[in-house]
Amino acid sequence: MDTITLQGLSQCRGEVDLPGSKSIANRALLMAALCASGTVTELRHMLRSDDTERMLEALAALGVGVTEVTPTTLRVQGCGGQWPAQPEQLYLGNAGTAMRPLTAVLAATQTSPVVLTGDARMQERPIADLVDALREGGAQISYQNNAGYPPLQLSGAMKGGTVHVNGSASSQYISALLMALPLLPEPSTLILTGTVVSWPYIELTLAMLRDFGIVIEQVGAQQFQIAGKQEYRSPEQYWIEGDASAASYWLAAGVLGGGPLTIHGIGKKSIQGDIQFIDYLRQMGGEVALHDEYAVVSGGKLRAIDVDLNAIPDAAMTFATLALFAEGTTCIRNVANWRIKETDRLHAMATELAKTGATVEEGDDYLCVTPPARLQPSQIATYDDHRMAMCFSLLGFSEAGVTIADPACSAKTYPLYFQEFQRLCR
Ligand SMILES: O=C(O)C1=C[C@@H](OP(=O)(O)O)[C@@H](O)[C@H](O)C1
Ligand SMILES: C=C(OP(=O)(O)O)C(=O)O
Repeated sequence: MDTITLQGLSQCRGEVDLPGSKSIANRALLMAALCASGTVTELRHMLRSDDTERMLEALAALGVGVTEVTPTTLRVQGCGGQWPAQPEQLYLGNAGTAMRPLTAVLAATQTSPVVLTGDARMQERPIADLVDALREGGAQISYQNNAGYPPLQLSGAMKGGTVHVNGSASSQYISALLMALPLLPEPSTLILTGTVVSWPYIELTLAMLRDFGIVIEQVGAQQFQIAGKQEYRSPEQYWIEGDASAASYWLAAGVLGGGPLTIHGIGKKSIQGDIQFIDYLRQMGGEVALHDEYAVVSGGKLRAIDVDLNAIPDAAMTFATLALFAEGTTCIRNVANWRIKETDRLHAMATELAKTGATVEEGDDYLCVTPPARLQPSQIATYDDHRMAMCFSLLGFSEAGVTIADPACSAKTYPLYFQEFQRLCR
């Protein structure tokens, strides 16, 4: 397995173009495919990474026509939920944004049996809350191995009605249902139970559904009213914003390396919740100017923060390694669902941060990090988790330095990350 060693960096400046947002890209691909037959949607600034390739492969297996104009401009032919091909199995790797939405959308549209599966880690990531909701709406779903986890077989379409979904483990179950229920023959009422996590991703789904002509009525905080037989309407062209979670690494590196670093692709009107990373970074002492279509980071002296980051679980990880450069104890709270992502991120973070000499407290749903007087050289394991690899690149700004295992795992969402890091940070 390859490693990368980074040490003694003191500057990070220049210009970086963010890749397209993973969350927007995979939603846009699926929504474009659901548009009426005969429509073509041109998706621009498409992310090309492991997660989007898994979605593209699934759509290809379902017979959806996708033409590559350039690697980042794709034309997707709509099929209105009448899939031209009937695959027996779809392999979705470890892409939550492919597995959860496709489970719901295929449960709403597919009539012949299909198995949805993923890699070893995906088979450990729970999906029962979504399956229970789909079954309540009439879907026929069976678990192929372990109850509550992929692989699962879908063998009969849903109808509609009242559907309850527990949103306390993942917002992706709710987003998936919001994308699927409008396709049903009957209207539905979606009722959210539990304390819903990662709420901005639900807002992102609602914003994109509006862009694709779907009408959803929110009734109070935890209920949606959804008419059936809706048609996704092609916006013809759709621009995918830069990835705000990926921006967090550049924002952090720009603070540690003094900037100025201009980050293109995110801006004041971003529809991604992770844009809030900037507010917390400023609270920590980072100097960031956010413009309409880019951000400029120009350094700062860091102090610890103690914050609830439930709304931004992905960018939140970046604060765990940034904490090593801040004065005081940084606590990241209300992130229990870190444990069911690419790896158990609370445990993985705590284990790897401790290698630097930091004092780390791993709670059930929080992490507190106090930097040591002097950071120690560390060999960091990454657990096939793109964010573990990218977060620990920040340790390159220490004298002690870091060796990161398997940096190529960043390809889940950002294949060029380490190449760009070495171009910009010295
Ligand atoms: O809907 C989405 O695009 C996502 C929602 C979040 O997951 P959870 O809702 O499981 O926290 C996030 O961590 C993931 O990377 C992408
Ligand atoms: C949690 C993540 O991915 P997924 O979409 O697979 O849940 C992530 O990208 O940090």
